[in-house]
Amino acid sequence: MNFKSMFRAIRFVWERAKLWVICSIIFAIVSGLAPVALVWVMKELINTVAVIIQQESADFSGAFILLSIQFSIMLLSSIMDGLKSFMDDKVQIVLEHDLKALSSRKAMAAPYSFYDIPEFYNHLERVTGSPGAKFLTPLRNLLNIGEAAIKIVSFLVFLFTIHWILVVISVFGAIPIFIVQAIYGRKNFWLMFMQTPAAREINYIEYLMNNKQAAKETRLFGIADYLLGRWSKKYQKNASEKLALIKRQQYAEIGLDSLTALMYAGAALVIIWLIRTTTVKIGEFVAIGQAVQGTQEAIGQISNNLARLYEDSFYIRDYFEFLDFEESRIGHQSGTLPFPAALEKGIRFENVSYRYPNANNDTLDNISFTIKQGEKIAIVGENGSGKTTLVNLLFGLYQPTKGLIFYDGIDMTKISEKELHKNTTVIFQDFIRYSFRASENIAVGKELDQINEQKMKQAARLSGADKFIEEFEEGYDTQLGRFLTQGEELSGGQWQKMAIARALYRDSQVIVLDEPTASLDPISELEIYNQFQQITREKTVLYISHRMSAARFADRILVMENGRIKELGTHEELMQVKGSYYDMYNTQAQWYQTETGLRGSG
Ligand SMILES: Nc1ncnc2c1ncn2[C@@H]1O[C@H](COP(=O)(O)OP(=O)(O)OP(=O)(O)O)[C@@H](O)[C@H]1O
Repeated sequence: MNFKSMFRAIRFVWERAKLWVICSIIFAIVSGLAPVALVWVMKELINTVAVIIQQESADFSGAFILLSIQFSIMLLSSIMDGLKSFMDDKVQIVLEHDLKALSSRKAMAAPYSFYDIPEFYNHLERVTGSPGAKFLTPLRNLLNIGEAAIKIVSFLVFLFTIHWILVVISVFGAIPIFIVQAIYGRKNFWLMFMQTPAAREINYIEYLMNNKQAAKETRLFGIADYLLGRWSKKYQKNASEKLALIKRQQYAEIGLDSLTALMYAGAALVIIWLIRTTTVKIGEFVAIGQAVQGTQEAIGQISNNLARLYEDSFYIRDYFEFLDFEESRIGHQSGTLPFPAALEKGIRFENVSYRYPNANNDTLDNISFTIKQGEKIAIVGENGSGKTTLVNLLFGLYQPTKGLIFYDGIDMTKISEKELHKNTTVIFQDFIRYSFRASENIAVGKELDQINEQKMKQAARLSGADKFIEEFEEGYDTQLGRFLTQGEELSGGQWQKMAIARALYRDSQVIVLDEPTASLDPISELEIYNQFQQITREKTVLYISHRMSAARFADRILVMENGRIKELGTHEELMQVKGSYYDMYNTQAQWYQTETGLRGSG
């Protein structure tokens, strides 16, 4: 059992729902005492009625009082059940909100590199879903155990007043049930744990089968059957493992039920013997049977709840483990210094290497170079040469495994993460298409009333997004994308312009464009680069591109090969060197010429 996590969970709930905790404890005590009270009332009632029948007495007042007490207890129990269920629902909503907020905050704040650790990802998968219910269940289990304990003690006291042997029968009959349920609780949890990677794959395939972006490829590549088949295989494997466990558990429980039946028979024999040897009345006779059964049920309730508590409390441990996921495992941007108000010297990489978690080789190998303030650097190189990894290091998304990066001579790790992200901007290849309004897409992260409209429109103008936004009836208030509502869908290039406007709105000192023009037509691409030169005159810009024509716009070109810097210099310098850049440039130039030639001859 995870006592530490359970205590933490109780504290967590106590901080948010004190009234629920207090009322639940009171309800548990009252519900625990109610059954014995009912048994006692029933015993008295039967004896009273027996007297009325035997003596043909007309005094019903005793019976009436007892019936009223019975009615009151039953009414109270029913009211309490209703209240309990309402309060549980309410506290579950509160917990759901706070737990989701905490885990989402954690997921968003965790170093980006954590997403390369499957363990982290699996954990994230396990704690999402409906945490409120999963968190509340173990606490409910605890309360049920408390309630059952009160029932047992009160029944045992009641039985003990009649004969101690009844106590022994009641207690020993339930021990095997307790053990079996605890074993299966543990097995159920481990099965769920082992199945998490497969469950992730199932979810992922479900996502592919139902997602708009994937819908094109599933149709055109004809992979619907393949996806469905793969999903079904995994699904059935998980389901059959689960069913096999349930089957074994059911067999064990059938065996236990037989044992319980034997115990009942034993108790019945004792009762008969007691009737013969003592002066037990008919009321006691019925009450003993009820009390023995009630005790057995309450012990079953404890073992059941303990087993479930064991199973469910792992969720709580998992949840807190996720919250505590060691931030220092791979390194975290934990500095506190401000970013230089205006970069002067620029950015320096000093012997920087980077290796992905669980990888065997360094993706970046001993990189050293300087980017001057205001310089425009194009990073070129083959697929997989390490360009994106390099810029991810620049933003602190990854921490170098060796070496240091300096902004104006300040070790980057000493700069606060918030400051770093405020002063650096990137437009990724796979930027997000927010299903928000056009204005919010540009000023993302700002509430509507916080948006600087003039700045936002200027960013749209500079990126060229203004042309199509202003054509929409609702202009900058237009909802984009079709994910949430019937918004306006944009073309790939138009979305790209939105992403560029977003980067310009942020007004950072350092801007990185990770192939942002890949879906733009050549004219738009040219426009963007020309404009970028002008609007980013004061800024330090790095852009990753596979198009050498775009690289020409840069002050210097950095050629990456196998995680190393192969060449670094101006277009003219590199053309003179006649190395990799020269080859790449000429190959692409030939391509264009051939194309022009073909068009000319055609
Ligand atoms: N999350 C990751 N985990 C492990 N290895 C990775 C990860 N991301 C990238 N790599 C590896 O690092 C190498 C460099 O990848 P990177 O994305 O930096 O290359 P790139 O030059 O930007 O490529 P491209 O031109 O295709 O975008 C590749 O060999 C890739 O397999």
